[in-house]
Amino acid sequence: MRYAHEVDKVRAAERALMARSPEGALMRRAAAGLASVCAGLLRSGRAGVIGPGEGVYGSRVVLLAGSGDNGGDALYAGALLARRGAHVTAVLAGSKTHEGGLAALRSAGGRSLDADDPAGSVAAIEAADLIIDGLLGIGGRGGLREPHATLAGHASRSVATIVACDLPSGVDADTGVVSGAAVRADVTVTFGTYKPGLFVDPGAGHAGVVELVDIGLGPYLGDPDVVLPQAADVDLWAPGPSRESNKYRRGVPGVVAGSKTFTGAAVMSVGGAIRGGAGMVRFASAEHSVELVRHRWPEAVTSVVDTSLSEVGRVNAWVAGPGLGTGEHAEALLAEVLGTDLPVLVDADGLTVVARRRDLLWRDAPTVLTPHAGELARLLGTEADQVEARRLEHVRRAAEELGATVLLKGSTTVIAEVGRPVRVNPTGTPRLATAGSGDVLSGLIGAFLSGGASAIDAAAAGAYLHGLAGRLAASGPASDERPPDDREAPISAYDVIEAIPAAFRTLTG
Ligand SMILES: NC(=O)C1=CN([C@@H]2O[C@H](COP(=O)(O)OP(=O)(O)OC[C@H]3O[C@@H](n4cnc5c(N)ncnc54)[C@H](O)[C@@H]3O)[C@@H](O)[C@H]2O)[C@@H](O)CC1
Ligand SMILES: Nc1ncnc2c1ncn2[C@@H]1O[C@H](COP(=O)(O)OP(=O)(O)O)[C@@H](O)[C@H]1O
Ligand SMILES: [K+]
Repeated sequence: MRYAHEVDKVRAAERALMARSPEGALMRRAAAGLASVCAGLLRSGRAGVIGPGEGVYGSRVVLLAGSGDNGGDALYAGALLARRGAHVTAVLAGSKTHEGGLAALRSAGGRSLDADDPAGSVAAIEAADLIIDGLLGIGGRGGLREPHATLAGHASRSVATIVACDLPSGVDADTGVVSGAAVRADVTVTFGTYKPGLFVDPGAGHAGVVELVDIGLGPYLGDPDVVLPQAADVDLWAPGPSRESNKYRRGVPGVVAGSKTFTGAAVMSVGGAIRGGAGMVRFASAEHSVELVRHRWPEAVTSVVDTSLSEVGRVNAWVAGPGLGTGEHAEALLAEVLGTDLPVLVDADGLTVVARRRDLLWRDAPTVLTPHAGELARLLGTEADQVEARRLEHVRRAAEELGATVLLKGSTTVIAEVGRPVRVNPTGTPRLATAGSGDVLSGLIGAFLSGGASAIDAAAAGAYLHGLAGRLAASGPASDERPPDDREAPISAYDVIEAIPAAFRTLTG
């Protein structure tokens, strides 16, 4: 698990640690970590036009230095690189400059120029091999002002490797919200703890590869606000069968999906549940959907139902909603499953129904809702673009107002439950944005719920494996470490189902 803390907690921890540390020690640790990552990039040849082996000596490094301590970190790191032979130029932005940092840079042989000298700044940025973005860190508020916004634009257009100090300037540390211009980094070197905005889009998309530098804040940080599960966590939440397992003990999810009109969603959801490791999947729907599911998944035990599920047989969790329709028939089936004391996942059409019948969610047993931004907007009475721009805020609000575990799908999948840190899914690829792939996710999570996982563990494990299966299907990198790249090919929802077993195998290496 990777832990992220909001700015207030970082500041409190910093105060506690500073009271016990020599003056300037934290900034020196941060700067040393930042310089070490930059030196590694220059050595490995990944930075700008420098070839492999050319290293720090003779490289051209530009520091974009704002007026606060983030600028101070960049200046001290620049001084360390200058001492190793880099040509370092600081572009000074903002009302003042960190004096100690600037003095250190100058005494190491670095030079500085004012951001008010646009020609000089542009020339330095264009010639750089590596740019350190020290404009703003956790003290940034709102969209970048000038000259920061213009400098961020120049940096983003340059061929240099961009390393963000603590977080990319223009990204809100607590939320990942970006209002206007922001630096797009190749690597972000963050200090003390991860910041939530580095995990969640649009901020995560600006951060590149994130490296954590330990500056000793750990004992003072308290509980995380946001966490990023890793393979080992998912392996615990989605355990395999034991010697004593039989098909009933492994879990029997009931899938209530599909209708006379919509049939594909049911096939995808049942497929997700089967490949997710359910001992047996029961499926209930209208006749045509049942025929299609039986044809594709003869493993499923099916029942043709109208408005009652009394003939379906025993299950230990329900998945309800994909392709179900939104009329009275669907409402009756949803009311029946939500009236049980079993865990229930509600997706797709089911979410449209509960948006008008919120009372159906007043229950004691666990409920998982899996909306995309449009569905969540409808549940909360807002607009989808608002949800997409501020994902953490909206998923937390939904969990609170609806009394459910809420998994918000999309460019970063986030999962909230009252009283717990939000879980952010590290896997996935935009290739998953294809009809039916969300239905696969519903079945996968249903399999874990029926196997006894808690609502939030089932949701987080499902999102992780679904995202990994998407990457594998698209032939992208099969890990949670590397972002998807342009070697990926288009995939269908069915390909995602097929790749689920391979995704499971990656959990144990
Ligand atoms: N908190 C910690 O534990 C540590 C913090 N350190 C560094 O200190 C940073 C925080 O420093 P500060 O608190 O000085 O804050 P920042 O350096 O992040 O920014 C504050 C300055 O930016 C200006 N500013 C804010 N929003 C702006 C906007 N939208 N456009 C233009 N200017 C804007 C403010 O007027 C202020 O002058 C961290 O991000 C990190 O880099 C490290 O040195 C080590 C330890
Ligand atoms: N930009 C994106 N990046 C990564 N994953 C995405 C993106 N857009 C959508 N997804 C994923 O694709 C799936 C689509 O689900 P959904 O919107 O419910 O589609 P459907 O209802 O057709 O199945 C979800 O798992 C979602 O998280
Ligand atoms: K920064």
